[in-house]
Order: sequence, then structure tokens, then C-alpha cells
Amino acid sequence: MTQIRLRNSLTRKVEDFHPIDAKNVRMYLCGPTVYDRAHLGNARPVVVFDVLYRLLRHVYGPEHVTYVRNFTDVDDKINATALARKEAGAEGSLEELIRARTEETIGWYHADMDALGALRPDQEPRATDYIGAMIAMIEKLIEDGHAYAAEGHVLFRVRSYKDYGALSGRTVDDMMAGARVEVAPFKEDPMDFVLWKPSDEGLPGWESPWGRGRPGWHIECSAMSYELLGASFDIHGGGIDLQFPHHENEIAQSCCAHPEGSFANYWLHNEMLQVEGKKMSKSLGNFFTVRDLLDGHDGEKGIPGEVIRFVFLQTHYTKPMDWTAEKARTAAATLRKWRTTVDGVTPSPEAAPEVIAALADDLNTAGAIAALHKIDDPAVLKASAAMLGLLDDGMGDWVAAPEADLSGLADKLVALRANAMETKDFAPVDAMKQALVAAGVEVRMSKAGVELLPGSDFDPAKLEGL
Ligand SMILES: Nc1ncnc2c1ncn2[C@@H]1O[C@H](COP(=O)(O)OP(=O)(O)OP(=O)(O)O)[C@@H](O)[C@H]1O
Ligand SMILES: [Zn+2]
Repeated sequence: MTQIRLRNSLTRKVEDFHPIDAKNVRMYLCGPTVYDRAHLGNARPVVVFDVLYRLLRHVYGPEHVTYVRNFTDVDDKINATALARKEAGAEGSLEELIRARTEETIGWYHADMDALGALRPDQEPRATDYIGAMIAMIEKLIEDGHAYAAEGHVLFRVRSYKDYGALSGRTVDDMMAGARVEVAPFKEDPMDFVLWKPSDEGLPGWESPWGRGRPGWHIECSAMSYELLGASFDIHGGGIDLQFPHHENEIAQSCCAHPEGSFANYWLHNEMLQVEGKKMSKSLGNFFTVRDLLDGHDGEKGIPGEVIRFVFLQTHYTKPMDWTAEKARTAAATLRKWRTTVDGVTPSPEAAPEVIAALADDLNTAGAIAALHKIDDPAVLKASAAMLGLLDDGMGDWVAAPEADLSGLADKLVALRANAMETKDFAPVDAMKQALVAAGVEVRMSKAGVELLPGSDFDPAKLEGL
């Protein structure tokens, strides 16, 4: 059996992965808060953990892996969008408008992530369906002295959990110095965080032993993962931005409420998609949505989901990355070439061992892509690309047969270059290159010859007159 190795944020080391039960390998990923369209950064964990899911299914068998990703459907931002609609004159109660907003957003999320070739998780629990489980967990924490009720709130007593900070590798005092902790009169300690809080009149709320209210964000994941995966499971994932405080708090809650378990044994964090060195995020306003990119926006043509996926996979998940149009162009050219090769081919039963080995080595997706480049057999290429969610028959619509005769143009460019060598006037070569690039064709010139590869924005009409 292939030995998977993963970088565990808990130990900060790449470790051999040993599941608790090879017949039921269990993974939990923090999902989106469903108040608006996902931005491109939100898609990175989805693609990264989709590759891990595919690898686990390959190694342990598809029926032996359980992948859970939640929807956070209770949140101030959801309430705010519904309130704004109500104020704008929308029909229905606020509750109905909130429900409509979350339903709509979940629909968008599914459509966008499907377009990126991500498999749906086995379970996609919604927080609002698990409020009872959250209340039960909070009651247990109070009973055991790890939490206390005050003024309609329930707070987790951070100093009651001695390992708090282990995931981030920092002490409580260090964390306090760096974090924006909310000081409130009802808190015993500023580090204590909310498990339950009162709901304002007219906003969603549930009856509880502490009055009408709603859960804090962190307890949602602890309760849902416990209900669906148990007190101990294998892998917990999310973006590095969630490591503190969200994941630190999840660990504290789960380990204190269920000391019989270990919660998650391996923690995996993806690095951020950045824009000019800063995390793409809603709050910084430096984002574009996955849908904008897929459909095209601001005069730019749309980028196929498969191309977006390929661009993500060229950077290791532990490294920050930028999105650039240039990366998309090169990715499209490669995919187009491969798609021509595998057209109509039945995939071989086995993926190439080099591709599996690269993925098993802490999801070395760039290494796996490099291995794909070396495969000669189209049937093996197709089977191997599937490990990365690429070259799927259902995702190839964007590759229309190029109507223009690119090989004729390549010959012409070779001739122009030969002539330019004689005359020392390279202007005609440059002009033709520019025209090709403007038509969405990638031009690769080497001593051996010229290769012309149509990208995702290839427009044969622009080649007229060349
Ligand atoms: N720029 C990014 N790059 C990679 N992953 C990201 C980025 N921004 C958010 N994520 C991840 O997206 C997932 C969903 O997060 P969440 O719903 O909290 O995002 P959000 O609140 O909409 O985003 P933001 O952080 O922009 O406010 C989380 O796993 C988070 O780590
Ligand atoms: Zn979570």
C-alpha cells in the first residue's frame, strides 16, 4: 500500500500518515460562511483537499473514506445581507430571507466548486441542523469546569486547558499579546472565547439553558465533526488563516468535551492565495469571485475551471501564491495539448507510479504535473491526470478544435526568423509574434523550431491576415 506523508501543523513535521481505521479514513474541512459568492482564495482549500480526498480514495478505496465539509449558515454577515434585502423591500419574514440567502449561496458554491472539478464531500452539514449537538457540548463543558455562563453568554475558560496554543506553538500569554482579544466585563479572562451568545430580537435564535441565543463560530465545527466523525478522526484541514484562533479553539473545546478522544490527529493548512503580497480577502476588498473568473469580467474572457485548477496545483499548498493571467495562459496551452493527445482514449486501469508517489509525498502537485509531462502513453496520461482532477471528459468543453491552421503559421514564423537572421531585421518576426499573442496563442520559440499553442482565450478570428 502507498505510504502517504503529510505535513502535520501540530508537529510542524512531514509525517507518515496512519489512519485510525483504514476501513474508514475520516477528514474534516472547515467550509464557507454562506453569505456571498466565494472568492478565488476560498477555492484554494477546496482544490487542495480535493486532491487529498482523491489520493485517500485511491489508496484506501473510495468506500473507505469519509470527507466532511460544513456550511456555516448562522452568522452576522448573513443576517446583514438579509436585513439589507428586507430594507430594500423584499417580501417575506427576516427568517425566510435569511434561509433564502443561505440556500442561494450554497447553490452558487456548489456550481462554482463543481466547475473547478472538485468532488462533493460525503457530507455537507449545515450548522443550523446541529444546534442541539452544540448545546449538549456546551453543557458538558460547563459541567466539567471548562466553560461558564455570564449575562446570556457562555465562555470557554481558556486557562482550564493546559495545551491551549499547542497548534500555533505559542503560549497563552504570547497569544494574548498578539491577538485582538475582545475585553468584556463578563469575561473572567480576556482570552476566553464565546461558545454561545444572546440573539437580538428579530434575528435567528434558539432556546437554550442560557436564554434565546445562537452558537459561536468555533463550537459549530467541534459539534459537527464529533457528530459525523467521532471523538477521534484522522485529518482536519483549512486555510492557515484559521489556525489561530479558530482551530486552536476547536481543539480546546473538543478535547475538553471529549477527553476520551484525540480530536484530529493530522492538521493540514493551505497557504493563502495572495494579491500583491496580501491575502485575498473580503475585508481587504482585494478579491474577485470564482464566478467572475469563470464567466469573464471587466472585459476579460472567462477562464475554464480546469485551467484555474491547474494553476492552483502548480504551487505547493504550503506556499503562498498569486493568480496571474500569464499562469492561466500557460496552463491552458498545456491542457489543450494534453486534451488533444487523450481525445477519445480510454484511461488505463492504473495511474503512473511517479504521479502517485509525488502526491503521496505531502501532496507534491507540481511534482505530479512534472511527471505527467513525461508520460508518453495517452491512456496512462488520462488515468494519471484524473488523480489531480484533470482531463476529465466532463470538463473539456472549452477545448474547441482550433479552426485556424496553426502549423501553417508556425512554418511561416520559422521562415520569417530564418530571413531575419540574414537581414538582421527582426521587426517582422516580432510583429507576427505579437499578433499571435494577441490572438491568444502562446509562442514557444527555440533553436529546434517554433511551437504555437492556443490558450483558453484563443480567438482564431484575430489570426486573419497573418
Ligand atoms: N486568500 C485565501 N487563500 C486561501 N484560502 C483562503 C483565502 N481566504 C480564505 N481562505 C479559506 O477559505 C475558507 C472559507 O473561509 P471563510 O468562509 O471564513 O472565508 P471568508 O470569510 O469569506 O473570507 P475572507 O477571509 O476573505 O473574509 C477557509 O478555509 C479559509 O481558510
Ligand atoms: Zn472550523
